[in-house]
Amino acid sequence: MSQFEVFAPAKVNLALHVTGQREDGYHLLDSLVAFAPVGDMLQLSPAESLSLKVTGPESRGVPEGPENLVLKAAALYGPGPGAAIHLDKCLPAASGIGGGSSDAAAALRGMAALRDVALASGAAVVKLGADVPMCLDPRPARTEGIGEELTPVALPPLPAVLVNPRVEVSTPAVFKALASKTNPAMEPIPAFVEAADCIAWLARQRNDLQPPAVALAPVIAEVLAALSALPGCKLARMSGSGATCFGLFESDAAAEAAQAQLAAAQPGWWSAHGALGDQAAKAAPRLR
Ligand SMILES: C[C@](O)(CO)[C@H](O)COP(=O)(O)OP(=O)(O)OC[C@H]1O[C@@H](n2ccc(N)nc2=O)[C@H](O)[C@@H]1O
Ligand SMILES: Nc1ncnc2c1ncn2[C@@H]1O[C@H](COP(=O)(O)OP(=O)(O)OP(=O)(O)O)[C@@H](O)[C@H]1O
Repeated sequence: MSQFEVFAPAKVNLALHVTGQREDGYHLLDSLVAFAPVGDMLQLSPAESLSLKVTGPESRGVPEGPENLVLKAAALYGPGPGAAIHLDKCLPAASGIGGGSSDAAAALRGMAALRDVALASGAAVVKLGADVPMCLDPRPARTEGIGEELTPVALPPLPAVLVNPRVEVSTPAVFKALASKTNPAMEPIPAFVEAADCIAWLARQRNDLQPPAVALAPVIAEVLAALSALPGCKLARMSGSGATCFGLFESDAAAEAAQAQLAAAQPGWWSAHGALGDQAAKAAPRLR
C-alpha cells in the first residue's frame, strides 16, 4: 500500500463577525476565510493500527495521544487498515490559525486516500471542531453557522505576514468574554478584481473576537501595532480567536521584506509570509 503526504495550511479569518448564539452555547459566525502557503505537514504510512509521532519547531506541548485531533480524525473511518502518522508541526498551537483543525482535516484527506474510500463529511466532522469543515477544502470561503456552512468566494491572492507572539489563547475564553454576541453580519461580498479592492472592503469589516482577545492577552495589541507600522502594510487584524495576527501588503516583495524586518525586531515571535488564498491543490494528498 502507498504512503501519502498531506499539507495542512494555516486558516486565516480575514474578517469574523459574531452574529448570535445557539442554544448549545456555540456562537453563530459570519467570516471570510483564506488559507496560507505555510502550515503543518502529515505523512501517513500503512500500519496495523493508528499511531502518531509529532516533531517540528512548534511540536512542544502538542499531545501524541488520542487527544490529538489528528488521531480523533483518523478514527472517524472506523475499523480497518491503520496508519502510522507523522505530524511535522510548523504552526503554533492554540493560535487562531486553525493549527489542530487543519491537521484534523489533513488527516481526514490522508486516511481517505490511504484506504481509497470517500472523504468523511457531515456532523462527525463538525464534532471534531468548528474549523474542520472549512479546512477540508482549503480555499477562500464565506463561513456561516458555527463555521460549517461554506460558500466559496473568488479572492485575488493577498500578500500577507502572519505573526504570533507565542502566547496561547483559549478559544472558549475569548468567546465567553465577548461584550455582545449579536453583531451585524459582514457586508455582501462583491466580485473583487484587485487585492486593493478586497483590502478596502475588509477595512470596513471586523473581527469581533479581537477586543476580548486583546483584553485577555494585551500583547496582541503590540503585535497589531508592530504590523501596522511595517512599510506597505495596508491592514492589520487578528485571525480567529488569536493570538496570531495578519498584515496585508501591496505586494509579495513588500510582505517578504516586512516579515524579515519584524523577525529581526521581535526574534521571540513566530512569523511567516505568503499570499493568502486557495491552497486546495497544495493540500491534496500526494503519493510519497
Ligand atoms: C474562532 C474560530 O477559529 C474561527 O474560525 C472558530 O470559531 C473556532 O473553531 P475551533 O477552534 O475548531 O472551535 P472548537 O474546537 O469547535 O470549539 C472550541 C470552543 O470554542 C467555542 N466556540 C467555537 C466555535 C463557535 N462557532 N462558537 C463557539 O462558542 C465553544 O466554547 C467551543 O467549545
Ligand atoms: N494537531 C494538533 N496541533 C496542535 N494542537 C493540538 C492538536 N491536536 C490537539 N491539540 C490541542 O488542541 C489545543 C488547541 O490547539 P489548536 O491548534 O487546535 O488551536 P487552533 O486550531 O489554532 O484553534 P484556533 O484557530 O481556533 O485558535 C492545543 O493546545 C493542543 O493541546
